Amino acid sequence: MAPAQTDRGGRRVRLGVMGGTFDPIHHGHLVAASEVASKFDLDEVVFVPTGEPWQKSKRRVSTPEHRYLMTVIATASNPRFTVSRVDIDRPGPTYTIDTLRDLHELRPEADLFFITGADAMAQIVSWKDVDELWSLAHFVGVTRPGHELHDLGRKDVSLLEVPAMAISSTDCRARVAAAEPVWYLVPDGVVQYIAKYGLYRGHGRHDGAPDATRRADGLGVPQP
Ligand SMILES: Nc1ncnc2c1ncn2[C@@H]1O[C@H](COP(=O)(O)OP(=O)(O)OP(=O)(O)O)[C@@H](O)[C@H]1O
Ligand SMILES: O=C(O)c1ccc[n+]([C@@H]2O[C@H](COP(=O)([O-])O)[C@@H](O)[C@H]2O)c1
Repeated sequence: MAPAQTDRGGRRVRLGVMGGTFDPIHHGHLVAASEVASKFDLDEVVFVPTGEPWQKSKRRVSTPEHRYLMTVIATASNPRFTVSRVDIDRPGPTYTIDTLRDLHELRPEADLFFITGADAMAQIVSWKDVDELWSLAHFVGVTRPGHELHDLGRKDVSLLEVPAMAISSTDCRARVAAAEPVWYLVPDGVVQYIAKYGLYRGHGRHDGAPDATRRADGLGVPQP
């Protein structure tokens, strides 16, 4: 993550937090973050790739480094978007309670706005230490095609309608596995990164088996 910014005009920095597995990051994530940044007058949005997404433990998930690098590539052109390693550098399952505590420590000058899509919002009651979460950030639930955005009836949660992007990482992975294009669903650099490292090619054919996305020896670059 970028070094702490000074606040403008003496007010506290307004820092959006976009957490996700980002396997791969797609334009649905980027539009949601951009829209919340605009509507909530955020100074910055930090994207936080998960380390071990415990609620996705039954799925194959690409290495944290691949997901981190794709997130860096996807956000590089926006001066207000940054990426944090707090979740991927913390051992063990990823919990938002830890994410928010770490970010408070790193960015004491900032008020946090945690951005979450309608599907994740619907699951939030199952998250670790949910009762404590509300004191650490303001939560912004955004609309997502195919999911109903529920009003939790809390004053520390806002709901926002964002431009509908019917894109999911699941669909992107399936398209790559079927040799279908993901151009314009994910940023160009991410299309090229996926091709360069051969990500998702085996998905759907031998789900659960080890492949290049799961190598323990670093980036999982296919060996010659
Ligand atoms: N198209 C979208 N529109 C709005 N929010 C989205 C969209 N896609 C994902 N999000 C939100 O972004 C966050 C991170 O999502 P995640 O990385 O799990 O992507 P995903 O597309 O849901 O992945 P998968 O299909 O693998 O479950 C979640 O809060 C999710 O609700
Ligand atoms: O804290 C938890 O228990 C928890 C459980 C599931 C998901 N989350 C967070 O929700 C965000 C979106 O997660 P995901 O799995 O939909 O990519 C990401 O920041 C996760 O760390 C958090």
